[in-house]
Order: sequence, then structure tokens, then C-alpha cells
Amino acid sequence: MQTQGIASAKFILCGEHSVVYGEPAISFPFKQARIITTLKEIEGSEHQLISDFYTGTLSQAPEKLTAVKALIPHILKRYQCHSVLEITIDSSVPVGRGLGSSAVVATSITRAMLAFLKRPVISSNVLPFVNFSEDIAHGNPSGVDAITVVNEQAVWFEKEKGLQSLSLNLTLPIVVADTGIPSETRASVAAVRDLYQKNNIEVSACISQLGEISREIGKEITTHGDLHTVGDLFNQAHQLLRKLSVSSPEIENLITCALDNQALGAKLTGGGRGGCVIVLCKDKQHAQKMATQLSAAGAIKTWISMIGE
Ligand SMILES: C[C@@](O)(CCO)CC(=O)[O-]
Repeated sequence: MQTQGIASAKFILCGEHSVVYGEPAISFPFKQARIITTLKEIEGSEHQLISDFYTGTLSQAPEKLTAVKALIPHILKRYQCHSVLEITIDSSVPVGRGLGSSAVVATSITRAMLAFLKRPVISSNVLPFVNFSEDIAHGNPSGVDAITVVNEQAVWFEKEKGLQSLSLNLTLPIVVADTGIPSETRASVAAVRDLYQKNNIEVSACISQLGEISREIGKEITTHGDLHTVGDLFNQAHQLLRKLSVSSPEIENLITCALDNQALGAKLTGGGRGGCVIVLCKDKQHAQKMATQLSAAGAIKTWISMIGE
């Protein structure tokens, strides 16, 4: 018997980093990039992993796959299953680009495994396993990536309160552009924590302002708000994230290109220090032109996402 689990990427509209300190974040599923995990039982004594990144026994998988290595036996143990598995991971989600690749792989594996174990593949069963895997991958994540990927819906998230679904009343023409530089969420969260410990007053102020921006963006996008206002808020958020030391020359290069080409606003998304930027455009046509300009400026890949359409 063969089972499959599919999961899509996510991107954070606003609130990355400040969400770790209890402020709200808004994030969306990003269906253009996804992972399909296929499982089957095999003879032998060792689980086998097949992926673009690594193929071989699960126990010998490289350090970058530590969370996957832990997740598979954890789920089997939880359901007292002794099967030996072949796990094939087919991914179009770039790794370490702020698009939630670790939560996506954990979700697709968990879904495939629950189907294999004949358990209901529902969010309440999947989420605890994805959180288990994310804790290993990122240390102490806020949980926004896991909840967005598992629930596959627009999310308003606060660490203490969890998820609230968002109903959009404004279409956001967004270009997601990949700098091509890996973004290490664990390292960027640690860098912000370090700054926070050294300069508590200034960093606390940045974090509260980022929280306020998320609240204002939340209001705009759920009440037929104004795209220009959302764009201004993107720019303000990016300046604050820059102050928190999570931008990079490659991110700044794409942001400059976007603003030079009449973007309404542009910011990094996810952990930063590499990864992707999101650019708010006037309409779909503008987004198409913008994608071409960002590619010419060095983005290794771009996607157009008409959020809320
Ligand atoms: C940078 C961060 O805010 C988002 C990473 O996608 C980390 C987290 O929320 O755990």
C-alpha cells in the first residue's frame, strides 16, 4: 500500500519576528510551491529516504534533516507501528527562503503517515506533530508557520491566542521574489533575541510598532481598505525589520528595484537575512512587469499571488 501527503508553502504578510514576542502576524498559504510525500512499507530494517536533497537510510540523513529524522520514528512510536518505510519527498518549495519549507515537509510527511496508519488526516491530528518537528528545526518558533501550513487558510496569529481565520475584502497583487540566499530562521531569531538583550528599550519599541502595523494591515485588508495604505505599512515594517538586523544586501537590492518600479510597498518575508521579499503592486499587470524587473535585478525566482481574489 502507498499513501501520499501534500502540503503547500506559506508566506508571512507582516509580523515576522515580532510574533515571537507575542505580537500578531498575518500569513497566507502559498499554493504555488508544495511538497508531496509518498510512503510505502518495505522489507529490511532501516527506513529509506528519497529526495533531491538526500537519498539513503533515514538514520544517516544529514544534519539539515534532523527534524525529519526525528519526526518519522516519533509518529510510528506514537501509534505503536513497527513498519519499515520508504519515504519519497518531491518538493517545489525552496529550502530556507522564508516560505516555511520545514513546516511544509513536516506537514506532508505527517499527512502521508496518518493515511498510512489509517488515522484521520485532520488538522488537530497533524498540528502537534508539525509543532514537534518545528521545535527541533527552529528551537522555539512562534508556531505561525506550522498553523498556516496545516490549516491552509489566511491566518491572524498570536502566540498566546493561536489562530483566527481572516476574511479578506481587498485583493492584494503580490510578487514573491527569491533572493537565492538561504535564510536561517533559527539564526535570525537568535540575532533579534541578542539585540533585544543588549538594547531592550529600542528593540521593544520596534517590536510594538511591528505589532501595531500588523493590526493596521489587518484592518485594511478585512474592511475594503486602501492598497496604498497597505503599501506604506509594508515599507514601515521593512524599515523596522532592517533595524532588527534581519535584512541583507540582496534583500535591499530587490526592495530598491521594487520601489524604483512604482511598487506600493515592499518588505522581506519570514526570517530574513536572505530568503524572499514580497512586493505589493497596483494590479496583476503591474505585478507581471514587476516580476520581470525583479528577475533582471537578480531574483532567482518570482511568483505572482493575487491574495484574496
Ligand atoms: C521569523 C519568524 O517570526 C517567522 C519565520 O517564518 C519566526 C517564528 O515566528 O517562529
